[in-house]
Amino acid sequence: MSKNDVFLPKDFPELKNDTFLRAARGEEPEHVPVWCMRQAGRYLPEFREIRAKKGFFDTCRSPEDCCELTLQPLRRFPFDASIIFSDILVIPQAMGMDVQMLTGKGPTFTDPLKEPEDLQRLKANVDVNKELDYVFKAITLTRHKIEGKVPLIGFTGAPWTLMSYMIEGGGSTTYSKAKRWLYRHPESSHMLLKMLTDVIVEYLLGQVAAGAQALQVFESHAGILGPVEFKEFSLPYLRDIARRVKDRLKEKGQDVPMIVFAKDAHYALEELSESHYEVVGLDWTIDPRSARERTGGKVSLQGNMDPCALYAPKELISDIVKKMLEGFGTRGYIANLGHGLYPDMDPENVAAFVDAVHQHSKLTVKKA
Ligand SMILES: Cc1c2[nH]c(c1CCC(=O)O)Cc1[nH]c(c(CCC(=O)O)c1C)Cc1[nH]c(c(CCC(=O)O)c1C)Cc1[nH]c(c(C)c1CCC(=O)O)C2
Repeated sequence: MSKNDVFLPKDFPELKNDTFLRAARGEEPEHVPVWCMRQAGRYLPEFREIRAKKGFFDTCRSPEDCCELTLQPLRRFPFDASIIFSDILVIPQAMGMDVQMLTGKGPTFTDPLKEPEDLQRLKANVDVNKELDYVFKAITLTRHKIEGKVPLIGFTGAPWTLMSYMIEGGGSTTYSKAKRWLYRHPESSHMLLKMLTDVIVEYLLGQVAAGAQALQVFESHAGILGPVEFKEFSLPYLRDIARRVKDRLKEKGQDVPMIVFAKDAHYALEELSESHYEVVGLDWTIDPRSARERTGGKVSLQGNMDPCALYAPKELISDIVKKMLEGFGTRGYIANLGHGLYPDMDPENVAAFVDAVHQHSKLTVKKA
């Protein structure tokens, strides 16, 4: 392959391990597939080494760095899927907002949205192919370099989660500035959520065109909404995204599984299982058996070990995984954590988690 061909989304190596894709479609592969949210992250010394060289968003804008960071965890662990290294906040940036990643503080917006008039500051028509071209390049390059080992997942933040960052200006415990908009400016809130949805749909389609083989939508801030607000300000947009992406892919004869991860939205599990996603991702506050009952075989499930269980000794991790697998069963199930890995986690315990999923599930599938 010549130097420039690595950015052409064609002639990708053949996929060797499709356990993740089969489980996403409701099948029972020979073992339960497993990956971890934030599997590329600061818990790996080789990640910290690359990240020390430039700022966080400069790293996101380098396809070569994103590719390397995506591949790093696959060299250490037999994960069954990879997720492209990037960030959800590249969308507000593409819409014209300035966001920095400050050490010790996390994402910080220079000039957050304060009042509805501020919506005029956002770009009306975002040229996604131009503004987010660097993400598409990273995906294409990674699809080539991953050599068909495992599928590559693309992702986006969901409209409400992005809106909450754009108004709050960064992380918060209450997100009261963003929630104030929902109660005080419902029309402008819907206008912003709609603008975000339009960009997200194009962004996800661009990721598939670039080579993404599955898509995850992160509604990380679902838990700060209650059931009523979730139904008004989150769910309709999550549905719209899945519907529009699927319709447009269908026109081209394509179909990629989509995962919705609405953190702490246990109150909406039934609705989420009927929102056109093949997979519903779960945080650790939901019991596996009750999740199966409430979603009634309509979707595959992904999750949901408490990330902090990785602080346990390896034997205990294995017991916890065994119980989790008994709860979810081995059909239509993708093992993961209930949220991302933390920087102080021991890579050896991540290995123990992955091994436990493979070992326990191989025995169950064989028996059945
Ligand atoms: C809310 C959110 C963000 N980003 C993301 C979410 C949704 C998932 C979730 O709920 O955690 C999504 C995300 N961010 C990152 C990925 C890469 C893929 C992967 O999961 O390996 C993904 C999928 C890289 C990253 N994004 C970030 C890191 C760590 C910071 C670094 O590398 O310097 C990584 C690996 C930074 C980030 N970016 C964001 C936060 C809150 C932080 C943490 C800030 C901090 O801890 O200081 C916004």
